[in-house]
Amino acid sequence: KIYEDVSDLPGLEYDFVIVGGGTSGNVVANRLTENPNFSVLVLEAGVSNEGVIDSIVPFLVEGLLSGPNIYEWNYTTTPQIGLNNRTIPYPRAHILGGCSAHNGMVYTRGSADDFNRYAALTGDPGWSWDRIFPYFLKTEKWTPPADHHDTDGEFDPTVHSTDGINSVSLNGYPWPIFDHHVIQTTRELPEEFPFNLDFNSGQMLGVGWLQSSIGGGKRSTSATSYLAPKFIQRENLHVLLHAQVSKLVDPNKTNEDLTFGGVEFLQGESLFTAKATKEIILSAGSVGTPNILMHSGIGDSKALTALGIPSVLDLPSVGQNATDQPIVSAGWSVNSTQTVDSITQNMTRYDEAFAEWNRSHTGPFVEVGATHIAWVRLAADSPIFENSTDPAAGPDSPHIEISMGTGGAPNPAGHAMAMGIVVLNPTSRGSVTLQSNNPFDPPLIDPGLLKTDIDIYTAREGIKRAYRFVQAPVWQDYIIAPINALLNLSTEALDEFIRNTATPGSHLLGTAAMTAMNASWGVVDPDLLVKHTSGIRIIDLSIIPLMPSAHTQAAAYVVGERGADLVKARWE
Ligand SMILES: Cc1cc2nc3c(=O)[nH]c(=O)nc-3n(C[C@H](O)[C@H](O)[C@H](O)COP(=O)(O)OP(=O)(O)OC[C@H]3O[C@@H](n4cnc5c(N)ncnc54)[C@H](O)[C@@H]3O)c2cc1C
Repeated sequence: KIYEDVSDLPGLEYDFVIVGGGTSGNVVANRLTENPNFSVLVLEAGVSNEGVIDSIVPFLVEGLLSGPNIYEWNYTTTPQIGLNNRTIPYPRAHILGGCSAHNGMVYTRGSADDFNRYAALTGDPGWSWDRIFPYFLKTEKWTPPADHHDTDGEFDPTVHSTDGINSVSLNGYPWPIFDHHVIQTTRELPEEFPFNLDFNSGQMLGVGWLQSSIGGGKRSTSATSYLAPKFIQRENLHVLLHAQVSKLVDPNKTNEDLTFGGVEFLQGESLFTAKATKEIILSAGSVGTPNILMHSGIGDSKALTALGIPSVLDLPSVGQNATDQPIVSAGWSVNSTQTVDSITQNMTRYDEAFAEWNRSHTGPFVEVGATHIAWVRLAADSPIFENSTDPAAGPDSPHIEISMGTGGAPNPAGHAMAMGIVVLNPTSRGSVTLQSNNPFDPPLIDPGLLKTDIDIYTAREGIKRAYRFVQAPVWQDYIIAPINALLNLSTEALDEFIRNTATPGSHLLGTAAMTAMNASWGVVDPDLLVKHTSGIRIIDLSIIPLMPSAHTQAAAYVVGERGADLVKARWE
């Protein structure tokens, strides 16, 4: 059941208390309550997702991300050295479903190399691609696109599952000219941009059709799927909204291990404590989880003491190693009206499209306007490798993502197409730290973008590759001109463009990194237990130690699935 008021809860003691009803947290809540003997309380700071139209309608997602609003934590980054000291809004969802309820819905799993690298780094083969792959199938419910078009040749059914929980589909609204030109490019430039039937197979390189967490024309989130009515009616599952956790309380050091008596949270003006008889599970995300740990006295003891927070466990990696992917955009004005701007800049078409969505959950509002992704590698003989190590997880992993579509280009004068160029494996690192000892003050978020030579080099190369893509003959009569003529710029000027315009991908991870038990850094062990503690686990994206070459929600779902299995293995 979902509760808005703490006084309606049946009590404040449960087997498991999960902090954060976000992407991973709701997966854990669902899987643990499959066992009728386990009672679970989820504490979510944010609001209900019920009826939030900007979250439900894929095309309207920007409504949740522009400007301060109640569905957001409304964070801002620290000044970013690599972005010419700009500070940038840093979206984090404050709504049941977490970031799965306001993200871009792109569904990408990462490469087999990525997960095999996690297994090597942790010494736990359970994190390898082959062992995680069944979890991708367990979480995913492959769904026909909203327009029910023939999807033959657009994906590989053998790497998907129709039996899972969270809907994933191909685009449900066609952009025939643009779609044709992208696929034709893979024929005209097959060496550089080969067609990839399904980049979610573990082998990502090439150009493939976009897959999204959308089902029946509506966004699928961890709340709409894992907390769907048939699950939320379980008697042992309790979700409390408007409950912001401040810290873990009543620390107790017995022998080697540290335990906590409960979780303190604020609702309205009052503080309450929820107790977990088996485990406290932190699923508050890559910002929320380290924030709570540090306010509980777990972190760099010197930094905590300086803020007047009593240190209970010196774990300096908490909040460090923060990693995010920078994105730069390139746009071209085009000789076509089959573009997203033809809808957004024409109120009549916009209203018609919205009406169509309301009628039948079809039409342009069933997606966001991106259609394909190209995954490419830096050339093996790139000069940057003389001084920098290759950051990709392996030889089959991409360094650069180029996502493309007719949406997202800033071209008020006419019609346009756009590409989002992503540095997939950044080597720059940032942090999540505290500005005060008040748990309700926002933390300092430093995604640490574009601080290293190889990161800015990769962004530059990504732009060049995007321009190479549209040099395929098929684009000749379609493209009028680049919106910013980036290829004419000197290296210095191109760097300036990147530093002045790049934005964070909002894929932050690594702030409570999982490493081998005896590693010199890290926060959790490969079973996701906080090192040197007992009864506290972290199950969210913050545990992923290195960026996968992907958008990150699919990883958050499988972390939830495997994390839940690890908990069950301990207590069943
Ligand atoms: C704007 C944006 C666009 C994105 N686009 C994509 C995309 O297109 N594709 C993709 O794969 N990934 C995308 N991502 C990334 C992806 O959505 C996230 O990596 C993933 O959802 C993170 O899951 P999580 O469970 O770790 O955290 P979250 O989903 O953020 O869940 C954390 C939950 O904990 C709650 N919480 C935090 N602190 C507290 C507290 N103190 N007390 C109680 N509750 C608390 C939060 O309110 C939230 O509900 C995007 C992210 C953003 C922000």
